[in-house]
Amino acid sequence: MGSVPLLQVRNTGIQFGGLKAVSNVNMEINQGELIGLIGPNGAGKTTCFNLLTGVYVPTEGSIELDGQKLNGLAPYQVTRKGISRTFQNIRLFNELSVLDNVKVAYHSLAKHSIISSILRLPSHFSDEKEMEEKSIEFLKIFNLDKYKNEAAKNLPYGQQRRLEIARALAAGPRLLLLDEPAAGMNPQETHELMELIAFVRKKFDLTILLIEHDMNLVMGICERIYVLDHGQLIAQGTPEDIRNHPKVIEAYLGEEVTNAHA
Ligand SMILES: Nc1ncnc2c1ncn2[C@@H]1O[C@H](COP(=O)(O)OP(=O)(O)OP(=O)(O)O)[C@@H](O)[C@H]1O
Repeated sequence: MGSVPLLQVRNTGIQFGGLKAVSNVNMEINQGELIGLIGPNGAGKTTCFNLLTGVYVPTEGSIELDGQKLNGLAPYQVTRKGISRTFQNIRLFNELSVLDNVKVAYHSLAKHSIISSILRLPSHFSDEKEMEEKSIEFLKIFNLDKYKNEAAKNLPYGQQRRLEIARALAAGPRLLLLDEPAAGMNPQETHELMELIAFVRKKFDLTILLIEHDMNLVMGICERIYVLDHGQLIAQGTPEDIRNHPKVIEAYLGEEVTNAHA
């Protein structure tokens, strides 16, 4: 673990017109941690991800990755700095093959120029071949390699979610943001996904921040949890701290959190 946290968020937020969607958020996430971000509907969780990934520019505070400021960078620049994400509503290229959906991640990072790509120079071909081999490796991890030529839209829902994670990983992030990765999955799929997340975290030495509504899941795998309500952080701590935190129980009206088991 380095002396600087991998992700340092200081007093960050964003205002839309008169609405402070997220305000005064502070987070410190160290290399290798698996952290949960929870909160009731509309609390500001996805907005936080949009701030971290350059989709929104913060109107207050700062965001640093490994000591480098990210404020004002475009999403593709943030990806190059080492943050990639998945979306609450799956965003795949439906008509493209499963393989091409992963290869797209490399194209955004590729060193070869557009000219060499258009002219199909040898450097383009060697990069292309390498991309294909690496993409297939990622598909294998997610057990999707057998569908590599299938259009993404033809995959069952749970596998589309896994493909999105494979694509996010192909960009080589240091910090992976997962927005409700288990949404719409059945318990068996959810269980398998959690094992996969634990596996890829170790294999790629990843730091992970995940938004999830399934409390059993969050409490079961996250080391620490941040809780948002009405755009503000109301609590942070271990799953045990969070489960018993009065403000969290109040925010959820006591239901989900007190019923959760680690
Ligand atoms: N571009 C925008 N313009 C105006 N308001 C926005 C914008 N983006 C988000 N908001 C508002 O910010 C608040 C937080 O929304 P956000 O989607 O981040 O919540 P969430 O915690 O992810 O909710 P859910 O769990 O339902 O996905 C909401 O009130 C939302 O309407």
